[in-house]
Amino acid sequence: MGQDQAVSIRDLLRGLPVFARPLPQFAPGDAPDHPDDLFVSWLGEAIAAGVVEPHAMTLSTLDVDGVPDTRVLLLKDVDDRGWQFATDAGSAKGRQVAGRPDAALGFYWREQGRQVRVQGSVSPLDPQTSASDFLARPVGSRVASLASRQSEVLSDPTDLEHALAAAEDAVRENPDLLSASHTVYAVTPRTVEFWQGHAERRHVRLRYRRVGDAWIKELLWP
Ligand SMILES: Cc1cc2nc3c(=O)[nH]c(=O)nc-3n(C[C@H](O)[C@H](O)[C@H](O)COP(=O)(O)O)c2cc1C
Repeated sequence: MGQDQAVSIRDLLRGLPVFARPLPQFAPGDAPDHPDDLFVSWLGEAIAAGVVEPHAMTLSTLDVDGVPDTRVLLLKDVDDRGWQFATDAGSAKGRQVAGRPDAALGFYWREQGRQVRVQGSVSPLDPQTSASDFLARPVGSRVASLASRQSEVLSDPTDLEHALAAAEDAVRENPDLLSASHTVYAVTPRTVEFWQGHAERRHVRLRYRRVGDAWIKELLWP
């Protein structure tokens, strides 16, 4: 790429507006004692504001050499067991969390200029939870999961077609067929940060930090 092209991309990026829209207020003094409660209330506000896919989040993990990796997943549930997502245990992320059970989650709700960040430890939930999550998925998703060798090299696209056709037949024969590797994981948070963007960069940051069984709330400099 030439120098002129690089400069023009820089100018293009610098010219893009940021937070140039009405943004919600966030009064951290009114925040509940538990971060899950604030998350549920922000999620409800995001849905009401028409945020597209507000349950999409980044999941960042580390491989055994400490090399970071990240990708987008769907949040499946939040309860006493943690913030949950579902994936294939044999995938890159599944292998990473098996080797090093630390992770970070990140949400960005651009329509509201809001960000939520979670740090914690990851563990698989019990097989019954994974089984019922799997069976609750639409048939097409179940077929795709059963056929997939997620994150492996696909050297010939016809291999995928054949695997999908075989999985389709198998599900037709046994609609309750389970994937042995479909797994629901829970992130048990150590910190959860709520970030409200502001046009003049007076962003508001509230971090919850777990100390024993309690949550400490602290404001952070923007
Ligand atoms: C909006 C969105 C939602 C996604 N949801 C999931 C999901 O819930 N589970 C999943 O395994 N992959 C999901 N993916 C695909 C992942 O980003 C990723 O490509 C895949 O899980 C393989 O990741 P890995 O190779 O790091 O294991 C989603 C992608 C997008 C863009």
